[in-house]
Amino acid sequence: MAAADIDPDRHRAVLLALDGVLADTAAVHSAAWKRLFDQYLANREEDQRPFDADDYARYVDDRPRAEGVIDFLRSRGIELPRGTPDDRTGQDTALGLGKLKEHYFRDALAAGGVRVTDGAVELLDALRGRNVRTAVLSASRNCALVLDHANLTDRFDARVDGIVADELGLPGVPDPATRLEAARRLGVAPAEAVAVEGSAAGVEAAERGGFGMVVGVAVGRAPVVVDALRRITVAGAEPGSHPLPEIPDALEHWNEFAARLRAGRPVLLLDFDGTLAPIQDTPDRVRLPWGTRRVLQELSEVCPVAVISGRDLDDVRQRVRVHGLWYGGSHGFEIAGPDDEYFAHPAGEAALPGLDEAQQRLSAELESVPGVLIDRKRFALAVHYRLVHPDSVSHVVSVVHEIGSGLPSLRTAPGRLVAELLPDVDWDKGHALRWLLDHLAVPDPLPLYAGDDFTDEAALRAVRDSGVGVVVRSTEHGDRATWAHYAVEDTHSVSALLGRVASLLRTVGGHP
Ligand SMILES: O=P(O)(O)OC[C@H]1O[C@H](O[C@H]2O[C@H](CO)[C@@H](O)[C@H](O)[C@H]2O)[C@H](O)[C@@H](O)[C@@H]1O
Repeated sequence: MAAADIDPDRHRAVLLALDGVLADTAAVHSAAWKRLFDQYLANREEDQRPFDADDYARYVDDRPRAEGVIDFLRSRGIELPRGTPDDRTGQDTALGLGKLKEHYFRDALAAGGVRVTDGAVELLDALRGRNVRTAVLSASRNCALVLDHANLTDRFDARVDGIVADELGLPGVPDPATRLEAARRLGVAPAEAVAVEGSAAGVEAAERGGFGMVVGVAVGRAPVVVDALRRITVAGAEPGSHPLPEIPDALEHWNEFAARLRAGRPVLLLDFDGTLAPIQDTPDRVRLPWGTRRVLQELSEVCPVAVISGRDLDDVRQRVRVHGLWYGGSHGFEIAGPDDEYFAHPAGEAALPGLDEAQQRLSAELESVPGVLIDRKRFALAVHYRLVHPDSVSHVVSVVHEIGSGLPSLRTAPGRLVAELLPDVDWDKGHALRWLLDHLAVPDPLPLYAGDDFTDEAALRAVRDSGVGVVVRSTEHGDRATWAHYAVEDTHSVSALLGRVASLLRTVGGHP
C-alpha cells in the first residue's frame, strides 16, 4: 500500500486541500444540488430525470456555480439566462438558482455537518507536534463555515479559500497562485513545503508551483500517490502527543482535574528540578521552596508520594527532605523507599565503567570551555551548558554525543540546557513509575505525574491512559509535543495545584 512520509527536518510546512482531502464536502454539495435541481425539474415539462452522481461529476463539481446551473439544465433541455448578482434567491436565472443552492448547502451543513476524513485530525496533530506549519486550501467561499462545522478551525496557520482568492484576484487551480499564496502566508519557500491534493488540477497547480513534495490522495497522476489520507505519516511524530502551548491549564480546569483524580486512589509521582523547585543557573543553588515542602509533607500523610529526579539519589533526597516519600535518582535507575527499600537497575552497575571513562574524557575535552559544568550522578552524567556562551554550545553538545556514542554502555539524552549520558537500556522515568506502582500495589491506583523536561515525557506517556499528567511550561523547548493532559505555568503553580490536591484528599481520607 503506497504511503507518504513527511519529514519535518526537510518539510517546514504542509498545504492540505479541504475538499475531498480533509473533509467530504462533496457529499454536502451534492445533497444541496440534488435538492435544488430535483425540485426545479419537478415543476418543468422537460426531462425530469433526477439529478445523480454522474451529473454532479460532469456538470457542477469544482466549477463556478452559475456555469454548473446553466450546463446541467441545458442537459435536461432547459436554457436559462445567467442573470445578475442582484437576482433574488431562487429566481429563474443561473445566479438566482445558484443563490438557492448556497442556501441549501448551508441547510445541509447545519443539518448533517460534514464528515471529516479518517486520519485528518491525527495528521494535523502529528504535524503540529513536530512544529510543521499547516495551511488549508479551498476554492469555496464556504471554507471557514465548513471548517467550523468540522471542528477544524484552529488547526491551521493559514487559510487560502474562495474569499481570499476573490480579494486578491487569484486564478483557481491548475494555476499555482493559491498554493503560492499559502506558502507565502506560512513564511516558507514552496520547495520546503508539501502539498496534499485531492484533484488532478490541484496536483498540477502544486507541481507548477515547485512544491518540495506533491501528494495526491487517490489522484493517479500525482508524483506521490496514497489511497487514503491516513497513509500519510510524519517522521518522528508520536500519535497521541500534543503541542505543549495548546495544553489546558490545570488550575483553570480544576473541577475537571479533580474529577479525573476521583477515578481512583491517587499516587503522586513528581519531578524535582523545574517542577517542584525553580530552575537556577547552577544545580547547587536549587532549593525546594518552603511552602512546597509543607505541601509534600501533607500529601505524604494521605497518599503515596515519590520524587523521581535526574539528580543523584542522595542529592534529591537531601534537597527535598520530606520523610515518608519514595525517591528516584539518576532518572529512575536508582529508587529508595521510606522504609529502606532499595532498587538499582542492573544496567546502572554495568554502565559504571563507561560513566567513569566518559567523565574523565569530558572533563579533559571540555575543561577549557568557560561555563561547562559536569555533574556526575551515580548512574548518569550531566553536562550543563546554561552558562556556556551560545557560540560554544554546539561544540559542547557534539563532544557529549561523540564520547557517548563511542561507549556502547551509554546513550545520550537531552534536557533543559543539559546533555546527559545514561545507561543504554530501555529504562527511563516511565519504567521507574511503573516499577513504583507495581511495588506500592495500591488498589485501583490513579497515578498523577508532574514534570517539565524531555526526560519526564516517558512518565507522562506512562500515565496518559490511566492517570493524570501535568507538564510545567518552560522557556526551553516550551513548544515541544507532550503527553501531558494539563499544564501549569511554573513551579509556584505546581505548589498551588498540589495544595489543592492535598485539600481534596484530606477531606476524604486519601481517596476522593
Ligand atoms: O529530573 P529532574 O529532577 O528535573 O532533573 C533533571 C536535571 O535537573 C538539573 O538540571 C536542571 O536544573 C538545573 C538547576 O536549576 C539547571 O541549571 C539545569 O540547566 C537544568 O537542566 C540537574 O542538575 C540535573 O542533574 C538533572 O538531570
